[in-house]
Amino acid sequence: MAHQPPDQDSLHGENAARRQAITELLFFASVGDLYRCKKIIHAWGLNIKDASCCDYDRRTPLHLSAAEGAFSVVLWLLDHGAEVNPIDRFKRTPLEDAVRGDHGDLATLLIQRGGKVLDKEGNLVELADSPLAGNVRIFTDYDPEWEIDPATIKQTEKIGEGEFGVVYKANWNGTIVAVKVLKETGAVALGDFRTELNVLQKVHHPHTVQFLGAVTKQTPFMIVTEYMVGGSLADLFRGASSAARGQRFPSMWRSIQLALDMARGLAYLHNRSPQAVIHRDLSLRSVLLSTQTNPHPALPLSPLIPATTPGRCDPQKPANLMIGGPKVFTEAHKFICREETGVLKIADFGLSKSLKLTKPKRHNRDSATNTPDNSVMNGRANSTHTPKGGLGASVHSATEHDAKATQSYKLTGETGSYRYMAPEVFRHEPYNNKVDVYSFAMICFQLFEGLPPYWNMDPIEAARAAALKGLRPTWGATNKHDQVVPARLKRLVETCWSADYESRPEFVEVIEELEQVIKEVKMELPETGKRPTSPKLTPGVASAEDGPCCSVQ
Ligand SMILES: Nc1ncnc2c1ncn2[C@@H]1O[C@H](COP(=O)(O)OP(=O)(O)OP(=O)(O)O)[C@@H](O)[C@H]1O
Repeated sequence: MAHQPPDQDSLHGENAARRQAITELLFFASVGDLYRCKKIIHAWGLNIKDASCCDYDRRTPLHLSAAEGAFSVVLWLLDHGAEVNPIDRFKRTPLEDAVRGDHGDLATLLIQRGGKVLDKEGNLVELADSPLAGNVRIFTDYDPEWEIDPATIKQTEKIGEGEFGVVYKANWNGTIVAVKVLKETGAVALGDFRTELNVLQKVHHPHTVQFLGAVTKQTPFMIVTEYMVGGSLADLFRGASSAARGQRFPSMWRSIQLALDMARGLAYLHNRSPQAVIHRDLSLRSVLLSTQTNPHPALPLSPLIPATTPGRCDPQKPANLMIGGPKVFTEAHKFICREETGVLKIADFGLSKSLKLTKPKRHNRDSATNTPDNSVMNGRANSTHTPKGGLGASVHSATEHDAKATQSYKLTGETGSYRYMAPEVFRHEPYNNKVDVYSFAMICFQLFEGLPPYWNMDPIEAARAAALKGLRPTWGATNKHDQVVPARLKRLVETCWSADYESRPEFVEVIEELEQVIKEVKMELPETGKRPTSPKLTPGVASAEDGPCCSVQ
């Protein structure tokens, strides 16, 4: 369907030829052939800003490309000055066409460029203010059964803020929940939001934050999850270094329990089938606590945990602790039962990567795990996944957003990911799920040592030294809180931050080791200096699975 150059001698004359060129332009715009669109515009000197560049129904190239979901053509037209809200004979704008065509990404793009729709009175209005908003499906993988009516959410107080969202404590039909409200609808923010939504609706585990629903049919977009009273580990550390915030540093036993929770959540994510999840942005801010840990001694202690819930420990009723559990409680047991409760859960999945596993399970030690660890993603290239050696799973190609996220691994400065970032990511080399093992090691260092990794260095400088000079954090004889970090624990953490990612263990192995280590750790009252008489906890007295005192939600 090549165009004919202007022919002055044509029977129809130049005007008719020009009309023919516009018709062709409209056709190529609708089929998304940007190359031919550009050629026609150039050959005929067409001006896409010109109101006459349309058909008899006043349908412009932007209308047709938006209606058919031709993203590159829409983007090019907008970048070259096409009017964003031309109105056709049917009183439709390109945005309305995109919405009716179910092209969520295009609708978002048009909204970003000022796209509007016509209301009944013929006024241009925001899509969110139009009944059409209910038709937008920007979140194509999203199960609409999760949709929440925003009217049922009563925001109470702001509890945190990330790069793209503000997090509120809210009341949703009588339940206290956390609501992340998207601050903007730019492509990157929306990409993170979409990724987080898609991962959250699929992951269900005691150590991943529980998703309750989302608002996606109107702005502001929201994600609703369970409310984690203890906030993030970052909040815990901030609180521990400031008496006024009323928290104190966890005991060694408790820190190992938190590391176990984290490892269990990550083992689940890495071994999910058919789609494993790599978190890729683990830091103190992305792990949340279900209760506040260790109120400061200056503050009144919280009431005892009710004994009525099965599985919860009750110092008053030793037999309830667990079958075969200890009948005599030390001060430390009571303290831990009373104060060191609550689980840790993985959150903040905005940069996560879902990997489809295509090969049979890889056998790892004795346990079969279906992991993406042999699948390597390239931090530089466009969603390149290189299955290595045919041993394990291979990874299907990612979305464009995923590729961008991979390229621009999100860095959130001092409180963000730099200190926890795997060296191969910093060096923009191929990487795999072991980036999470490395970040886990850095978080563990902080948990056990009481200081951020490379605490005396600027975060970027630290990441650079770790990536380029092999620098790693150093342990003290005792930690910041005069606790002794068991040598076995240090060795485990060091293996997890190995320079060679193949040498880093799988999380199932980390769990096995932590379960052994925790058996050798005494329950001690943190920071009080009081050494409880609690003997070493012996296997059989307490299950390694649950610890001597069950972790309660
Ligand atoms: N479910 C929740 N319960 C309690 N507090 C939460 C919850 N989710 C988030 N928060 C708090 O809000 C803060 C901001 O959360 P957000 O998910 O935006 O993550 P972030 O990692 O801080 O930011 P970013 O999105 O830039 O990665 C958290 O650090 C935490 O203190």
